[in-house]
Amino acid sequence: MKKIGLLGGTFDPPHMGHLLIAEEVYQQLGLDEVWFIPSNDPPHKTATDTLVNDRLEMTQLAIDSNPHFKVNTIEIERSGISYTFDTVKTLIDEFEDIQFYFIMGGDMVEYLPKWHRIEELVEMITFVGVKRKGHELSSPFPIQTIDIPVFEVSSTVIRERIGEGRSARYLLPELVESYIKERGLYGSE
Ligand SMILES: Nc1ncnc2c1ncn2[C@@H]1O[C@H](COP(=O)(O)OP(=O)(O)OP(=O)(O)O)[C@@H](O)[C@H]1O
Ligand SMILES: O=C(O)c1ccc[n+]([C@@H]2O[C@H](COP(=O)([O-])O)[C@@H](O)[C@H]2O)c1
Repeated sequence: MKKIGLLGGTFDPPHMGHLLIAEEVYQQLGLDEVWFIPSNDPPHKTATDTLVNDRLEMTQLAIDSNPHFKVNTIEIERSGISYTFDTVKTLIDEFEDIQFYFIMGGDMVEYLPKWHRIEELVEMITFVGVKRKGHELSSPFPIQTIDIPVFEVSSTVIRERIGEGRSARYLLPELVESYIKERGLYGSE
């Protein structure tokens, strides 16, 4: 059976933290691939100003140089609110020969009790939690935890820095940084 990691995210923008956790979990669990799934409308956040196509394009650029990373557009194609339950249900129905692992940072681990249909979802997929500064990895739900070198970067910090005209170099892939400048995202010139 193939083993595939899923990294769902808003990716507004994608950054080195996302790539680092995907690579670490890929290595440590011996996964075949990691699929990055940009959400259409994230369930727990107010709508982002960034166009979904820009988030998708940036995610594609971010994973460009890594042959075992893929982008999956299932949530964008489904449109509406991107509940993970719906995504996982569709994927496991479609790919019966794949074992899926849903990767997430500590902030999402803490939020798990509020996820849509979480009681059913935990029976359907293995959750893999990784440390994020300021968040606990303990959960009332069964999750597997993986030790990673903690790198506390966030999309919020990157949006703020770019908006203030400060450098975000080395916090995100160069191709994504160039795309942000070309498109004038987050108040960049
Ligand atoms: N630096 C990081 N370390 C560990 N996990 C991370 C890190 N950044 C993001 N993640 C995880 O990646 C997934 C997608 O995150 P998301 O796209 O919301 O990025 P974010 O940096 O948390 O964004 P924002 O600051 O806009 O909330 C989530 O499970 C999140 O916990
Ligand atoms: O399904 C839910 O109720 C749910 C609630 C919160 C987060 N998620 C998913 O968790 C992933 C990370 O979320 P985010 O907003 O930090 O990018 C992303 O795939 C979200 O759709 C899912």
